[in-house]
Amino acid sequence: MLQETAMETYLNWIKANGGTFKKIEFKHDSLGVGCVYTTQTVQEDENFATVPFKLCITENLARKALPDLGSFSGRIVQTLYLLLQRHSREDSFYWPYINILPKVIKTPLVFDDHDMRFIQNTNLESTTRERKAALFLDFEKLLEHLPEEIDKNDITWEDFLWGYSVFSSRSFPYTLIDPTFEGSSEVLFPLVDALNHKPNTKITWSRNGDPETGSLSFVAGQAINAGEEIFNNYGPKYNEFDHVAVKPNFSQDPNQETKLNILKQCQVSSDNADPLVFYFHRNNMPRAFFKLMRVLVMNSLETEHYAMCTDGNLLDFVGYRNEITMISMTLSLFKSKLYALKSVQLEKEHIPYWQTFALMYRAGQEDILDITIKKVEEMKHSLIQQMHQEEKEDKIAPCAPFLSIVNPLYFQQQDSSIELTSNEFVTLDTVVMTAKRVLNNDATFAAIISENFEPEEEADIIMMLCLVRENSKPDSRFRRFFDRVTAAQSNSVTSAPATDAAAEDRAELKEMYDSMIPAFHEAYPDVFDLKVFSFEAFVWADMILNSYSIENPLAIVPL
Ligand SMILES: C[S@@+](CC[C@H](N)C(=O)[O-])C[C@H]1O[C@@H](n2cnc3c(N)ncnc32)[C@H](O)[C@@H]1O
Repeated sequence: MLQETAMETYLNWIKANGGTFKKIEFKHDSLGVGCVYTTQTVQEDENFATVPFKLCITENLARKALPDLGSFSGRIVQTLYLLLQRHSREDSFYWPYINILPKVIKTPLVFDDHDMRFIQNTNLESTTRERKAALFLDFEKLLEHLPEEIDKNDITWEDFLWGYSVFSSRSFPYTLIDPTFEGSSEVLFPLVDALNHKPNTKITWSRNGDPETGSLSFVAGQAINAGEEIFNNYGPKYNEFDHVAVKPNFSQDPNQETKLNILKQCQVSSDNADPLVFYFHRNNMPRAFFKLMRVLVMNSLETEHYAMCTDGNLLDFVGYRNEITMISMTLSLFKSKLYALKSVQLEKEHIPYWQTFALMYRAGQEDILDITIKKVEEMKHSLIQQMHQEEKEDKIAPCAPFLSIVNPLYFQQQDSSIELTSNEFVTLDTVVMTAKRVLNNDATFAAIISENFEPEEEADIIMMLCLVRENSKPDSRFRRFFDRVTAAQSNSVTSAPATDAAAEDRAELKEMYDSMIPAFHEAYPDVFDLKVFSFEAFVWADMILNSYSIENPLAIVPL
């Protein structure tokens, strides 16, 4: 008699235990992925397989067999249970099933260095490394808690990763067996786990009986022609890689504590396990992410005003300066991710299937990043257009600083009242005050500046001088801006006590002033009138630079 193949033994085992299946066969596709095909047409509503629950490897079963492992997660206990059953070979009830499981499961956890290049610079790379390191600690701890009859050498790290990957790649939620079960628990479900996933597949999983003696049936939701692959639908969760994960970094921010506090008070959270990790999908940019970024890019004036804020709606828009900076920062975050992804050179042909899948994953990530970058660029475009329109209409918030928390009604109205109809191309330069823009209209001053300063290295000081000069012109186009911030400053100067740091800054400014202005006054007495270029004017320009500027290009946002 011919010896039974492992597959035959497995199918007989299912039948012997009350399982039924018809019109299906098990194959491997060209990539080596196990698949199930129909041998005859399966009709809509036809039950083509029933599998009894008693074939399942549940957490409960594993915990009962390994009662000393209470401190380990279900997945870890089940992994060890699976490995012990495998170790028992034919003596284990589950051996026919275990024997047909893929011998190698190419999850990223078992990728070698070359494979890892295929996920280099992706979220999957970092989560894989982190998960693997954490798993190794679990593994070492587990070795200390093995049942007495098991030798440590019987369970290798490679075995452990295999067992763990069996669960991560093919387990189902325990609620398939008991829908009343609360909490999360997994189950290995022979045969049920043979079907591959295809989104939108119409298939019904129908449960019969109780969790001990019942079974699960597959009912086709649509006719499947003979010879076609039969798919399952694992549900939307299976698309867990269909997003780019982003975690903005606050750790370098000197104001980190205040900012994290604002986020907490305003209840800004991604609603994920880590509240600072956000998922971007093709068609979804999380609103909370932008709120968080607005806090992240706040300057000290903005944090000061928002320090006590508890209304998350006020983070939908902080102010124009903040919004420009937020958008630039978001763009560079996503662009650098995209650049990092694209910079890895990988071969595309004659590669094993798991590398092909990794390339598909990369392509999906690039696609999501491309789409997101485009959307953020659109946000930038309409923001600039809105600023342009406001400037044209000479509109400016009633109260400096021009933050929505100080002018809530004004900024609320802006959103709905402005209609962006203009198709003209408006650049950022036209809606902010750059030194270049000031100097283009002031040849005398421009000549002095270019004679004495390096535009790149001394951009800050040039900007301060331009501010003072521009403020001396009664008909400056920034008149309303200057007047409102000056009024706000004189109010706050009288009320706010100077801190040590503020006193130090002032001393530094004074030193800079003394080293420069008297000499300029001497050289260009008509331009550097000391009544205009007073030390107080210098302090004022410094305040504007600190509170209303953006970087790259350095500019003042006068709205
Ligand atoms: C429940 S098992 C499905 C059966 C499995 N292909 C086998 O060989 O035994 C789930 C695993 O199969 C693979 N898989 C599922 N759906 C797939 C698909 N549409 N294309 C390629 N692989 C798929 C993935 O590796 C997934 O983790």
